[in-house]
Amino acid sequence: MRQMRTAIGLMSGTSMDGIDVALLRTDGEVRVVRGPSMDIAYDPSFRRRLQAALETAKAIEKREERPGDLAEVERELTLRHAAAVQAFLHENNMAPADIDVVGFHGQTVLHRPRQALTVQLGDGALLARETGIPVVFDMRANDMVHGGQGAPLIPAYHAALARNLPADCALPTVFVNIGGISNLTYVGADGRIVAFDSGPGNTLIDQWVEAHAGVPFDQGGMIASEGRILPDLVARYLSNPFFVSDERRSLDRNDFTPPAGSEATLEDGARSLARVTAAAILKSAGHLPQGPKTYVVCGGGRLNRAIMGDLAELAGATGAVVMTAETVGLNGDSMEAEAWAYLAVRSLEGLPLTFPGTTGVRMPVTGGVLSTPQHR
Ligand SMILES: Nc1ncnc2c1ncn2[C@@H]1O[C@H](COP(=O)(O)OP(=O)(O)OP(=O)(O)O)[C@@H](O)[C@H]1O
Ligand SMILES: CC(=O)N[C@H]1[C@@H]2OC[C@@H](O2)[C@@H](O)[C@@H]1O[C@H](C)C(=O)O
Repeated sequence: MRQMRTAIGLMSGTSMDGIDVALLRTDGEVRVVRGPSMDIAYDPSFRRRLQAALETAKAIEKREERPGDLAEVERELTLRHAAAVQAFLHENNMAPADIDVVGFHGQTVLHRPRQALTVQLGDGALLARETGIPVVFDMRANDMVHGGQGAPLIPAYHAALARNLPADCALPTVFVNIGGISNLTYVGADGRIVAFDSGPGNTLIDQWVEAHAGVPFDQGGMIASEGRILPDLVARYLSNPFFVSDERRSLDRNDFTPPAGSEATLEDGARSLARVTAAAILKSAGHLPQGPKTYVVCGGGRLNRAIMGDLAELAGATGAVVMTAETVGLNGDSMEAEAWAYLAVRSLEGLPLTFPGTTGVRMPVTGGVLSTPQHR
């Protein structure tokens, strides 16, 4: 039997709203004991620096390049993660020596799977030095070396969680993560795992309300609740070639862009984009081996009532039930950070992080780079 390890996972997702921290005890296989978690929001000025970094990163041709101020942003981002680990340890009365490994995602600033190019800002060696804890980072790259799209990586963790779902959670179950981009993991009655990014999540909504109301997101879907669905606008997004492409697996944040300001009122835009998010999940689910019976929703989008209402309506029409992660005893905010803790332990064990059915990789492969601080 493999040893149980204590791991911290750190996720700074495509929404760029902050750092999620979560603790996990796991053997990297089926044994998973979830611990506390914490969110640390970025201040608006750092969020703007990250938004600008996405533009600067467009010039990158080789993944180690750091044009413009990207090296500086990477250092600041890493130091913010170190501070997040320290705050988390303090809050939970723990010391660095209590933690076996940190799984560090970093910040994706560029993702071009067709060019086998994915760039996450995040200096694992610096994080290891600052925290005094071994760090596993850069978990997407090896997948791409072996023909995968480098995303999504969370399915290996969903597969472990699926072993302990409550009995009323009928299979096939699909885990849906509605973050900046949405992705889904199908768990069949036969244990089969299939996963891919499913479409825009909150990014379009965030960009729309930020541009037209000066707020970072549509809290609770309040703005959308005042609007109506514009069918032509929704249809235009759903006609994106992504939804029918054979290579459809992973998305870059910039693959979908928000509508022009003249196309909708604030409320109608927010309402229509919420519909796009829900309908994109259902449209992508059409590529799964079988129709899902249950959707388990995690990520910030589950807090938008317009998205969740549409998802319940559209999935309900196929006979499926939609539940939040909390309904099945999980935490929809910390699941990605938990996944990075889980993947770090798998990386230490040399276990695969990705599979042909998740990223399109040629065979199951492990990944990640380990940086160990002195004195450990
Ligand atoms: N109370 C809320 N009401 C509505 N939407 C919310 C709420 N809280 C968060 N969100 C949305 O969720 C987003 C953050 O979601 P999450 O943290 O799951 O994404 P992420 O991890 O950054 O992205 P990804 O999973 O793509 O990497 C916010 O940008 C916002 O749009
Ligand atoms: C390249 C990259 O960072 N992709 C993210 C992004 O955010 C959601 C979706 O797109 C998913 O593919 C992935 O993150 C999740 C956590 C994953 O790899 O499973």
